[in-house]
Amino acid sequence: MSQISETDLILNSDGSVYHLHLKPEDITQTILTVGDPERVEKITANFDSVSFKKKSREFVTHRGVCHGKELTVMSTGMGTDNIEIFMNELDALVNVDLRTRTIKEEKTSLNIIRIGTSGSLQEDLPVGALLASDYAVGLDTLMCYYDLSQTAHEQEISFHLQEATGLPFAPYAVAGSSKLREQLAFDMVIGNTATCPGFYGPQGRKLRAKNAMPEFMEVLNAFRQADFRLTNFEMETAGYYAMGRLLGHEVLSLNAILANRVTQEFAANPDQIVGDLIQKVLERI
Ligand SMILES: O=P(O)(O)O[C@H]1O[C@H](CO)[C@@H](O)[C@H]1O
Ligand SMILES: O=c1cc[nH]c(=O)[nH]1
Repeated sequence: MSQISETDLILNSDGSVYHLHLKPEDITQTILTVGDPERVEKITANFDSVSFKKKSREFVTHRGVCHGKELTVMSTGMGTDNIEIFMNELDALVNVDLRTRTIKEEKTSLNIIRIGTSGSLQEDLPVGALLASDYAVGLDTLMCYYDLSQTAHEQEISFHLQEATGLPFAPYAVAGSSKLREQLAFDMVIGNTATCPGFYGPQGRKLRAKNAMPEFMEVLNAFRQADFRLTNFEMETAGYYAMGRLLGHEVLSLNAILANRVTQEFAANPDQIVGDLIQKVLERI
C-alpha cells in the first residue's frame, strides 16, 4: 500500500495533524463547526462536560458531552481556503493511519454541521430567519484544483451562473446532506447559498475600493435556473459541500440570517439569533 509522503501529510512532533493540531482520539463522529473561534465556547457552555480543548491558529476545538451525546465543536476562521485545510486534515484524522501514512481500507463518514451567520439576498428572506443550505454555489476558484463530480442539475446551475455573472471561471454548485437536513432543519427555511471569496466586493459591498462588478449583488439576486434561486451569501458553505462530497462526509450548513442586503437591514439582536440556532441544533443532534 502506498505511503503518503511527509510533505503531503505533515504531522507535528506529537503526531497531530499540521494545522488543526489534533490526533484521531481528539474528535467525535459528529462535529459542529463555526467561523468565529469565540463561538465555540458559546456552544460548549451548554455542554454537560468538556473533556478536551485545543487552540491552533483560528482552529479552536472543544470535545465534550451534550444531552448524553459525544460532540466536537470546532472553529474554522473565514473563507473556503480555511475549509480546504480543515476538511482535508479532519478527513486524515479518521481515514488515514497516521502511523503508517496509509489510507485506511474502511472509511469513516463524519457528520459535519456548520452553524454560521449569513446575509439575505432576497427581500422575502428576513433578518432573524434560520436557513439550511440545500445547494451551495462557490463563487471562488477552489474547485479548479479538485476533480469534483457534479450532477447534471448542478452543472446547469454552474454553467448558467457563469454566464450571468461573467466570472472568468465556472462557479461550482453542490448539494448538502439531505439526511442531516431532515434531522436538524425540518422547520427552517430551505435555501441555496452563494459562497463568496470575500465579505466586501465579492458580496457587492462598497466602502472605498472600486468594485469591478458594481451590480454583482443584483445579478445574484435576479439569477434563476428553472425554480432555483440564490437566497443568501456567506463565505464557507460551498467549500464544505464540495470537500464533503470529494471525501465522503455528510455536511449541512445552517445559517442565522443577520442582514438583509435588499432592504439594507442589519439585526438588532445578532447574538440572540445565533443563540436560537445553537439551541435548536443541540436539542436535535
Ligand atoms: O459566522 P461565520 O460562521 O464566520 O460565517 C460568516 O461570517 C463571516 C463574515 O462575517 C464569514 O465567515 C461568513 O461565512
Ligand atoms: O452579509 C453577511 C453576513 C454574514 N456573513 C457574510 O458573509 N455576509
